Amino acid sequence: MTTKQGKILIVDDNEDILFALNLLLQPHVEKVKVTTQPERIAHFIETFAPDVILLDMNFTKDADSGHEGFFWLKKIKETDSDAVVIFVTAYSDTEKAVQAIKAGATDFIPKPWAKDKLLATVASGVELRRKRTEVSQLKKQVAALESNLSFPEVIGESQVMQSLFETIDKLKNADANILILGENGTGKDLIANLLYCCSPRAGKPFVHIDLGAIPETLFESELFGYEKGAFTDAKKEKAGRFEIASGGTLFLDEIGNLTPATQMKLLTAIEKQQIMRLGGTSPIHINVRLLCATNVDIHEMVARSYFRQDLLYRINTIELHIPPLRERGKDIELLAGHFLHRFAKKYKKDIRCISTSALRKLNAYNWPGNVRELQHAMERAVILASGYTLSADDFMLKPAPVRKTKSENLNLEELEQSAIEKALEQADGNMNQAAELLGISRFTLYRKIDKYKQR
Ligand SMILES: Nc1ncnc2c1ncn2[C@@H]1O[C@H](COP(=O)(O)OP(=O)(O)OP(=O)(O)O)[C@@H](O)[C@H]1O
Repeated sequence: MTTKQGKILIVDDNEDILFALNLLLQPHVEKVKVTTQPERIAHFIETFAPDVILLDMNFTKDADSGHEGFFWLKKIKETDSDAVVIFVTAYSDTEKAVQAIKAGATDFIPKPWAKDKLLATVASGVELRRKRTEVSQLKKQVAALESNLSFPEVIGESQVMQSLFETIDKLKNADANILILGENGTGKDLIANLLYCCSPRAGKPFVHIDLGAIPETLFESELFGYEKGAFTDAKKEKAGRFEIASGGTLFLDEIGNLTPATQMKLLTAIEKQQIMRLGGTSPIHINVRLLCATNVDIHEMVARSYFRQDLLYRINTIELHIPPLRERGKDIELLAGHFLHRFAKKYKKDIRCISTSALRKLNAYNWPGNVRELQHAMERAVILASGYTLSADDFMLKPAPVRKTKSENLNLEELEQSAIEKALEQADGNMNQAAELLGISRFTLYRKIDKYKQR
């Protein structure tokens, strides 16, 4: 150990051992405390907050079963689940020490010890403690953010939405992985939140990651984290989203945007239930419930070999299909009323209703951008309206997309390029909006623009 790091608590009934270990560790660590009484461990955890606890396996005279060690290990873990406990054990106890590791101990030091080996074991214990503390702090931050979120209000009285709610109700005690399918803006994100709020993991971390917004090169560092020095900019180690979500829920949005290589990495993590930080040497166990969402036809992607079937099986134990807004009948009016109320309040405008002709216009429209588009349309109308009632003229809805293509040009790439140009023009260069108009993610849009630029 180069710098003095870590607070060490040594618990052993043999005062000679305590003396020798204290003498050995003092020059290398921040602080050492010793005790012959395991009953005082809880007190030391509270007042001294040790990073590493060196624990003897037998305390009563002549005892050699190791049961006491296991007993105190369990007690320590009940008090502090992140505690790093290293057993100090006679050679003959090696077998038990291996069992102890299965029971949650971090490592063991055989007696008599080799000085360098002992120092190295304690140093990695201190390092492990630091990582566990970092991850649990991140978890607390995420949980604190989530606790501010109440149950999301998902509006819908149509038959299709009612049967969706019935299915969600049946899923409330299930821990199964769920795949949420639906067009852009149908409410997949909202439904994922609802599923989380009514799951047994509610209140535990809920980590959302938009896979469409992560370039392939950052996939591993974002999802699995990295160790200090893993790459040039890795000045400090960082936990990945899987680690932060462990114990809770990981929401992988835009799952259809994964490349074959990232699909493979994700599959391995899910199958093994463990990840390896970039530059790391030991795997980290993870326990997450997966919620995934996509607006692409994932089964079609599997049929065309763009998406791995084995990965799909891992994520779609249950599939939920969120219907497009145009299939929800009276929900259009219901949602319009809901957004009217919200935006009238937000912009402090005394607008009370929507005229019959405006409602007719809203009902006749096909809403390619679904609820998000309706929300924007309502916000715009509320801002621009002058009377108490929203009229048909307050809604500037996009004309339905022209599906017929000119017969003289059927070149797919050229059609795609021209669609991108049109979308960018309509969206005034706003990449998010253009991507939405095209029904693809912003990341895919960037990739396609790059492809055409290189020609
Ligand atoms: N049933 C609903 N009731 C109330 N608000 C809704 C409903 N569905 C969607 N919304 C609102 O519409 C907006 C878009 O919803 P959301 O982001 O969940 O859609 P999405 O399907 O995840 O979109 P994308 O495919 O672009 O990721 C959000 O502001 C959301 O709160």
